Amino acid sequence: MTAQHSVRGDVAVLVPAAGQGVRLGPGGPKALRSLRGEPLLVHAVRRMTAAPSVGCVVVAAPPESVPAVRDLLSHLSERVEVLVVPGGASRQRSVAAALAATPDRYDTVLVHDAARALAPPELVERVAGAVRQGHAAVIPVLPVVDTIKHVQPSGEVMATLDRSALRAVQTPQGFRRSALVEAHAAAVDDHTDDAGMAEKIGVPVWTVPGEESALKITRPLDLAIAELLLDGVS
Ligand SMILES: Nc1ccn([C@@H]2O[C@H](COP(=O)(O)OP(=O)(O)OP(=O)(O)O)[C@@H](O)[C@H]2O)c(=O)n1
Ligand SMILES: C[C@](O)(CO)[C@H](O)COP(=O)(O)O
Repeated sequence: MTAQHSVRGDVAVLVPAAGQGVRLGPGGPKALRSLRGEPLLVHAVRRMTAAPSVGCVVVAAPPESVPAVRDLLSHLSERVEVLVVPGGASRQRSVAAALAATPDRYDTVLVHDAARALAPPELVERVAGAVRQGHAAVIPVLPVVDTIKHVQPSGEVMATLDRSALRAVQTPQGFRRSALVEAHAAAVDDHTDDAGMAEKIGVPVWTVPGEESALKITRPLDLAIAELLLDGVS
């Protein structure tokens, strides 16, 4: 290992990975489902540890799988510290558990869904870079490609939204640690989006360009698309 490779980064990445993956269908917790022969979680954490800024990854795993997940991830990186904690009953609780276990020395904290298994290390660097430049909360976003309508429960269309002002949000999302801690402390409902929680307490949220490859593997078609991406078809 060269001297450069032994330098530990100053960014911690929290990886909520304790969800069941109901929308993906039967087959066990989603983060442990196979994508071309390796669990989604291994793909995700490998890409996080490949980002030079990252010094620590804290995974919130399904509680019954914590020892197995520690084994799975133990050989991924010599440079990056990988910790595994039991996740909670919701994504928010899983992120909170990982945040509580994050060593104090990390002032920049990213949150990244295990379900976005193919998010590239370059995206980690882009988000972390914007936090370093002074933004307290940073999200990667993509333009919306569909026409978006506001629809009533009855099925009636209320309005057509101005697509040019809309963005689809991805992870990793980056935070000054104090902003993320305060956002979680203030949250009363269960949220699935950490930047949304930060917004609620008045933290300005900045955007950087996202990546198509950081798609969230939610339904069976997403898994098939991720396999094609891994095969180099894009
Ligand atoms: N109790 C939970 C629920 C979700 N997650 C994680 O949050 C991320 C985003 O959630 P999503 O992709 O919606 O996963 P699931 O909640 O597992 O999906 P579903 O709603 O289909 O069950 C995933 O990496 C998931 O493992 C978590 O750590 N703890
Ligand atoms: C954080 C997130 O991935 C941004 O798109 C998303 O909000 C997670 O939401 P989900 O309800 O867990 O799919």
